[in-house]
Amino acid sequence: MSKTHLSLQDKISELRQRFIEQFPARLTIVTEQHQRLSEAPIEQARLAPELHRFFHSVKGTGNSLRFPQLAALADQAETLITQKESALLDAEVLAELGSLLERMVEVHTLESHALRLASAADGFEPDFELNQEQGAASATQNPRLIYLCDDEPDQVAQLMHHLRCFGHDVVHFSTTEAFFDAVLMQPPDAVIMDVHFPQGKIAGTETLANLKRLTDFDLPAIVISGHGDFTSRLSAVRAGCQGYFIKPVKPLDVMLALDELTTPQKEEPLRVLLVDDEPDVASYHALLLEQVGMVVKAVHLPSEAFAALERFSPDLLLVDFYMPACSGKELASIIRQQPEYVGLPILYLSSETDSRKQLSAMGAGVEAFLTKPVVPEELVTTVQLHAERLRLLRSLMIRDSMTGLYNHSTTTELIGKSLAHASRNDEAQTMAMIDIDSFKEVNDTHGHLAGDQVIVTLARLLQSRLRQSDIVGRYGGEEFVVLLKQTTAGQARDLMDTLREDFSRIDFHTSDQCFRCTFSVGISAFPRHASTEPLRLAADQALYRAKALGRNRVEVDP
Ligand SMILES: Nc1nc2c(ncn2[C@@H]2O[C@H](COP(=O)(O)OP(=O)(O)OP(=O)(O)O)[C@@H](O)[C@H]2O)c(=O)[nH]1
Repeated sequence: MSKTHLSLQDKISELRQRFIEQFPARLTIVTEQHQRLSEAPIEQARLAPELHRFFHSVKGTGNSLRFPQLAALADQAETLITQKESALLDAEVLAELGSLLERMVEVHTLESHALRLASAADGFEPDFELNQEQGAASATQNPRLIYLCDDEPDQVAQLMHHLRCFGHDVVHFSTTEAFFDAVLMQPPDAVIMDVHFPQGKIAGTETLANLKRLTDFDLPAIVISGHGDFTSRLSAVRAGCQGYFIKPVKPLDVMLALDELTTPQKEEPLRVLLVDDEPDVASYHALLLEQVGMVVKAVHLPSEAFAALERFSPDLLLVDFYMPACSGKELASIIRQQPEYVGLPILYLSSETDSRKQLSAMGAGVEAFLTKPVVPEELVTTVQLHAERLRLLRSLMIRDSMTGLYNHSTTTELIGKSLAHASRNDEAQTMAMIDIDSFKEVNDTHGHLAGDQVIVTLARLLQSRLRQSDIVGRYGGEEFVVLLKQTTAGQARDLMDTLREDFSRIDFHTSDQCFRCTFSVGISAFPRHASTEPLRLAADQALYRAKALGRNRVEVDP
């Protein structure tokens, strides 16, 4: 059993423990209220809703935290009260409520005894397993260590050259034995493997399959092979390889595939805002979502949801359906009336099982109705599906579809925010405007598709070599802008110069030709230029100078 799983159990046990410990005090209050009500029916208007709230709360929390007997008694009590909705709670009903309260005392004693025994014998076992990998962020950082195992010198030289252009550390092996031993000593970030070796026709993929069987290393692997036969391909799939390229390979194709496999996902964890008037139930649901890497903020009053929406900026809202101050449906309607939250996924969580009431509640434009006690996987999967869809829609709006970089307007917005932050923290930042040289000629000579390949390659190079915290955007056709955080103009010049040199050594292939490209860069610094527009203008002028001075160079704003 994993450590994380144990800690989930521990946390759930804590919630159950707390509920049981606090229950006698709550029971005392409600018993007194019941007593007063029996003696002074005039108190009906004030006390009946209090009783209702208590039973509703015990029903919900009892179900979620797996105290089914307490939940069932509370359910019976709530039904008795709601049946009398408009009328007074008469003596008969009050007597029944009294006996339900007494049975709750007994059940509580039993539950608390059982809990003590269970905690002595290793605590509460949740009857579910959550996939701990969901939502987990990759921590791989540049440069990546790549193992290349191939015994054909020409192909090796070409691939090594391109891998180094992308800033990777490459180690070459000409035998599978040497490769195998090296992986055991230090596993790489990714592997490029030939299939056919003197030891056997599929010796390369067999080596990968053996490693997979014997170790728990996660080895992203790409195959390069002179053979595209079924047996070779099947052996690659069985060894878990994610790409198969026939020799002579175009190095750039292999590079881009490899880059895709090893580029850390910049995905931020999903953010969920939970509105539930029951703190224990909210904590329980938050726990389930946090276990798969989501960030959860819980508020207990519907009126607090507004401020939290603005400050927390969630990807999804999870709302309890029945709350004292206002219903989930009312809250959803209020939120939907605001244009900025029209697309925000809203899910109800409720013990309401009447499908007609559920359907009517959906009228407020919510995505789904989850019934308490919710099955943990159902909660996690439903939240994930809806929140990720919003993420995808947002991403389409803010990213350039060809390169996946931020588009012009998002780049400008992010740069503005970053400069404001830098200004508050007295931090140096640098802007670099990058423009591919003589790009019209590239298109005219090699075709528009080849031009696209150059743009995508430069985007990948920038993404893979710059830090996650830097802002990289496609500003226009063949123009890119980069904002480097905590970087001086001198540091930016050195970095851009290295990238410029590496890019100029990449071979681009069309069906019959091989060509290379260069780019020019203009650099300007913050706080010398105090806001986005002056900073951009200064970088643009430096870029203009780089072009005028012959291209393929980096110029810094003086
Ligand atoms: N293939 C391709 N070409 C594009 C894209 N966007 C813009 N272009 C082309 O990029 C070229 C840019 O040309 P210019 O800005 O004149 O650059 P240049 O004069 O060739 O080169 P410099 O003077 O060095 O900047 C134009 O021919 C555009 O059609 C794109 O997404 N794909």
